[in-house]
Amino acid sequence: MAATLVPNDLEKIEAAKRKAAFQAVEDHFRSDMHFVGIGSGSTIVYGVEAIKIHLEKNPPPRGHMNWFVPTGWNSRKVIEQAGLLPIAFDSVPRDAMIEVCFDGADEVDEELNCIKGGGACLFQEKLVACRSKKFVCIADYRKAQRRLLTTWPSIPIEVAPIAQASVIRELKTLGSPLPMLREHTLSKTGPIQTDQSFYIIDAPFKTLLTSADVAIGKDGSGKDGVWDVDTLAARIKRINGVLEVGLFHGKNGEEVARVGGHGGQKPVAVYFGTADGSVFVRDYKQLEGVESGK
Ligand SMILES: O=C[C@H](O)[C@H](O)[C@H](O)COP(=O)(O)O
Repeated sequence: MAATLVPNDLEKIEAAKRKAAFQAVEDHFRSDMHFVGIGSGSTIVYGVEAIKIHLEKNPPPRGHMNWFVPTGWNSRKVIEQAGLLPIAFDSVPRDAMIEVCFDGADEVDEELNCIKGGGACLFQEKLVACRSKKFVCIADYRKAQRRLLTTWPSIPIEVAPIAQASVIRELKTLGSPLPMLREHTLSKTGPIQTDQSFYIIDAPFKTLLTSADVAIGKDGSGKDGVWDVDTLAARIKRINGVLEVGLFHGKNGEEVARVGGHGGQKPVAVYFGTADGSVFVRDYKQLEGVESGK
């Protein structure tokens, strides 16, 4: 059972998120950027605050516009309330890339695979991440784990309402013991609806293997319900009625660019704020052993 958080813990967590957000923005945002993606959730609010302060201190070149691409209703509100300019994803010029997107996560493993969708946003977040040169993730220390599904219990999956029962059925055959349709708990009854008016199924699985685990011979093919992140994400995505799966995996935007492509699902770096006020960074270049130039 999750430990009960007392007010002091909550303050530390909020302070940790804010500190991580300010460092992530300091390292990855520039006032001369044209298009910047803004994710959803409680952490990204601090990212937007940090961007606003950065722009006040470092105004963009005369006549330059900074456009912020939301990943849903809530994200758009946060952008507008900060006095920044939102631009809908489908209004970004066809040939333009989003220079960077900032977003949170529910859990991150040591290869920077992420679980997202705890707040019912994942489809638009993945669209924006995959249209961005780089995705920079902001989180707090509770989210840093070695493997996914360590403390976060399940994978959020966005599904067409009509298909929810058949998706649940198929998830069980993949080894998910109790996939559940996410429902409102307080004022409203019935399933939670996403920005696409779809439903969310939360599917628990055994702790997921990384590609490093597979490289040393561990079997992530789903035998006995044991999956590696890439195989499970691809398998769930193939289920009829699934719009998107809340596993952000594969390559990041910079890795994709190196082979001539555009955008990737995984963050290039994750900034974790800690309870003692420091920030630690998991950067893919460190994972690869590539010199980060910092
Ligand atoms: O559905 C919501 C998004 O994927 C969020 O980025 C994720 O749940 C993290 O949210 P928070 O910053 O509130 O922990």
